[in-house]
Amino acid sequence: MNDYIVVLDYGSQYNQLIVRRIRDLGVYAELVHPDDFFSCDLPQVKGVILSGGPNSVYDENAPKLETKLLDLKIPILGICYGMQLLVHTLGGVVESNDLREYGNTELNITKDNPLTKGLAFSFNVWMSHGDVVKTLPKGFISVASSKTTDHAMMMHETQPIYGIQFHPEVRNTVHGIEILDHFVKDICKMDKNWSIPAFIEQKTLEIRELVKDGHVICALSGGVDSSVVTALLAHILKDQFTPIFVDHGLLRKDEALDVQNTFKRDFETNLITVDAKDRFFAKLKGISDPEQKRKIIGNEFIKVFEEQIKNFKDAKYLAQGTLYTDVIESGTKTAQTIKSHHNVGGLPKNMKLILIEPLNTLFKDEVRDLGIRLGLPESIVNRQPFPGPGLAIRILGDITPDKIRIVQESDFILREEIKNHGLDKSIWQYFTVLTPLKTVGVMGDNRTYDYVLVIRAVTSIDGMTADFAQIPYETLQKISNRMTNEVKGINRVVYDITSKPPGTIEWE
Ligand SMILES: Nc1ncnc2c1ncn2[C@@H]1O[C@H](COP(=O)(O)OP(=O)(O)OP(=O)(O)O)[C@@H](O)[C@H]1O
Ligand SMILES: O=c1[nH]c(=O)c2[nH+]cn([C@@H]3O[C@H](COP(=O)(O)O)[C@@H](O)[C@H]3O)c2[nH]1
Ligand SMILES: NC(=O)CC[C@H](N)C(=O)O
Ligand SMILES: [Mg+2]
Repeated sequence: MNDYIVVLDYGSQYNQLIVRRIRDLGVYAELVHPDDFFSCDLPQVKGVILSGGPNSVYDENAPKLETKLLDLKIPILGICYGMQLLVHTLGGVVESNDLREYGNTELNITKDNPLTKGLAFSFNVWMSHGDVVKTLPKGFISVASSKTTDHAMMMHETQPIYGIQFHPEVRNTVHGIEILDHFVKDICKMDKNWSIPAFIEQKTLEIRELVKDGHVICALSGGVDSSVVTALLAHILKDQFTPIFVDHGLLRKDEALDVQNTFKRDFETNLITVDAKDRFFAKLKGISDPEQKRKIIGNEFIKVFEEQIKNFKDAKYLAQGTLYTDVIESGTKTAQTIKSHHNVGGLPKNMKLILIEPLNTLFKDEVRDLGIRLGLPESIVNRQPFPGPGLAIRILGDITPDKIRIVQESDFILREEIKNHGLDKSIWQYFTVLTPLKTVGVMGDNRTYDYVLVIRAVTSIDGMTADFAQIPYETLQKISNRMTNEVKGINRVVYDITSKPPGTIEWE
């Protein structure tokens, strides 16, 4: 492993962003739970960032900082809670403030320091705190102030330890990126060598060493992530791997055929397609709880792969296109489970297969970049994401063949119209959701009593946050008109205008 920055995760909602910004600076960074710090590859850790977090340092159960970490003499940057934690641990005083400071504030630099070197003496920063540092620990000096605190930035007089009360990772902090850049480049003295080509080189070594003469099966859905894994394995393992596509019957219209055509005909892989429609349907029959659906699907996928792998000599590895976001949203020690992604939180406990997940530290846009460099066409790399559990999580409540038909047909119309109106490049993901609600309507002078269908369309970069797409009314009108006319079983179409957060992109 190359040198990297560890971001200790104290639970702030901006943690992903810290990692993201540092990687964008050309330096590899990873989010690590504070309890796991000493399992890191320590000689390679060139800097530690203590993140923000919801706790107050003086609360009884507030997460702590191990002083052993300070003995390592690795440069440290505490952000918000991270700064308060440094102060509290080293003998200073943190107190709750009557005034919560949330939003833009002017920062005034009171003393030259390496973090703001060459920057303005006063600029706007983003604050989000209720506690403030009252007294600095011995050996520290204050280098910036704001309207609510004299200690908006601090540094140690002789050691590379820094604390900042504001959030440099948030775009509203005017010189945030430069401050992080100064930390990694000038204070941690790191080379900017994290890049997609370096990633390919590193994964090639790791996977070669792991697999040796063995054989790998690769779960290929035809989506962006697993197509990129397939291209990566083709690059590294040549014919020592076999892609397997599972048709679980919950795919979009014509999807199974498209995937087979692309990967068998255009890319000439030895793709195997498993028809598993009946067994998935039988397992999901009568199930309406979203988490239960996800777990059943995760389990059934693995069963299919365990059966398939028996057909290969020396095969024990299953490669999947798991992303960093799948891992985070499925719940980590600090992050709450939002939903169990079928390929992470939905996996069975006693799995025999050994997973290879080369993309599990990457974000979607990084994966897209990787795909292009591996020679995949834009048409695959820029596809909209499609969740592994497929239409199962777009049919609220229990799943029936008729409901699958409604979602497939309406999704097909939506895709066709979004493309016809030239919106397919600007909208990140778009699909339909079938609700279990029925409403009264009138069609050709007759009363109808049919389902309500939802259109969901969002813009996003990495799926972590999203806004509803501002589709023109005329386009929505055309789509709604076609759906109510062409899809039997629905008589009302609504448009979801919720962003993420507070909603998620999918409805289950
Ligand atoms: N129908 C399927 N057959 C085989 N493997 C699948 C199938 N659906 C999902 N998977 C596996 O689960 C992983 C996670 O699914 P996910 O939808 O997040 O990724 P993807 O389909 O590769 O990309 P995208 O997010 O663009 O849809 C996939 O990368 C793939 O390894
Ligand atoms: O492979 C997957 N397995 C899953 O279990 C799963 N759940 C959600 N998604 C996709 O992830 C992105 C973020 O989704 P949410 O905002 O709905 O959580 C969106 O792009 C979703 O389509 C999944 N993908
Ligand atoms: N964003 C943060 O890290 C907040 C830290 C602490 N809970 C405070 O309110 O001051
Ligand atoms: Mg997918």
